[in-house]
Amino acid sequence: MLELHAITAGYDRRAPVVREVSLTVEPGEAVGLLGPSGCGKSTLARVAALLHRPDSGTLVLDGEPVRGWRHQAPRALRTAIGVVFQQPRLSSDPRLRLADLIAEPLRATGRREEAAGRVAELAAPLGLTPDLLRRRPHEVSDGQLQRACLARALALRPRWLICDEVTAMLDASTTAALVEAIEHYRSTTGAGLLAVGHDHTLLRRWCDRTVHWDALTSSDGHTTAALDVPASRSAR
Ligand SMILES: Nc1ncnc2c1ncn2[C@@H]1O[C@H](COP(=O)(O)OP(=O)(O)OP(=O)(O)O)[C@@H](O)[C@H]1O
Repeated sequence: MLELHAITAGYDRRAPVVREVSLTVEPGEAVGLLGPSGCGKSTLARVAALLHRPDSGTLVLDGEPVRGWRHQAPRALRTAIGVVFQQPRLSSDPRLRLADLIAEPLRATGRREEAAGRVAELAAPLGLTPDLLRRRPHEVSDGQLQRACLARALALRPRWLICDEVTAMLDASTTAALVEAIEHYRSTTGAGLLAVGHDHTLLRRWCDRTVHWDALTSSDGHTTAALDVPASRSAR
């Protein structure tokens, strides 16, 4: 289970943007996190992805409380989480060909020999042809680059996937391809998903459950308790 307990986080300790927010994702579950722009969804997602240390609160991953973020996070925990962001160009090394970009996590963890096979396995269902895999980021479209970023996030077969607005700015067919690839991965591996976004229709259709940021925050603007809003697939 991925458990965020009473997380307070932000960029200035005197004015945190996330206040005592709690949220859980079960193994195999897809949870959609909805909320207005600037409310703190990405910040919370980055805490869950071990990329942003919270000011207070606890993240528990598969029963293990997390004690270090970013480079201080143990490798076993870092590799358990795959992350995809909204803007693929900000999260890709412009010098790398797409094949090398996808293989980055394997190289970084000393599994270079698995790279060719794993890249081929990930690329084909995402429509990344050998020609595209030889190109660098500036030679492909945003949608093609985002597909490569998703493949990179799946390279180490993470148990948890954090998707932060991954389909914003993409057309309908690329959105459908990305969602289908994530759902295929989730259904075949039992991985859990936290998907952050604005698109109520997409997240309600995609996820087992959606959580509204507003429901996490009391009327005085301070977060007091978590409230998950179940939305069974059959009800939609
Ligand atoms: N690196 C940063 N330094 C300072 N403030 C930041 C930083 N990143 C985000 N913020 C601020 O923190 C607040 C929450 O930002 P965050 O990106 O978490 O919101 P969000 O809900 O994901 O927004 P959006 O839906 O527009 O992506 C915003 O007011 C934002 O301006």
